[in-house]
Amino acid sequence: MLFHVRMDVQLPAAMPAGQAAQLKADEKALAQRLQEEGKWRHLWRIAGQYANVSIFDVGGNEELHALLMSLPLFPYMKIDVTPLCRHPSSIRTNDF
Ligand SMILES: O=C(O)CC1=CCC(=O)O1
Repeated sequence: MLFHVRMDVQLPAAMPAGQAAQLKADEKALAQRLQEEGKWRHLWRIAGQYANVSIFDVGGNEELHALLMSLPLFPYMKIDVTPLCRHPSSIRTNDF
C-alpha cells in the first residue's frame, strides 16, 4: 500500500546541538536503509520549511505506524498520513 506522508520537524530550541546532530544522523541512516529496502519510495524537502513529503510503500496501516514510530525524530515531528490508491485516469502502468 502507498501512503503520502508529511513530516514537520519541531526540535525544541533548548535541545543541545550534539543531541540534535545525533538524532538527525540516526534519522538519516534509517531513512536511507528504508529507501534501499524500497519501503521509503520518495523523500522530498518542502522548500523553505523544516519538513518533508514522502511516499511509503508498505504492507498496510500497522506497518506504516510501526515504521513511523521507529524514526528517531518521531517524538519531535507532526506527521500527517494520507492513504493512496491508483487514479483511474493515470496513464502509468506501475505505481510511479
Ligand atoms: O529532515 C527531515 O525532513 C526529517 C527526516 C526524514 C528523513 C530524514 O533523514 O530526515
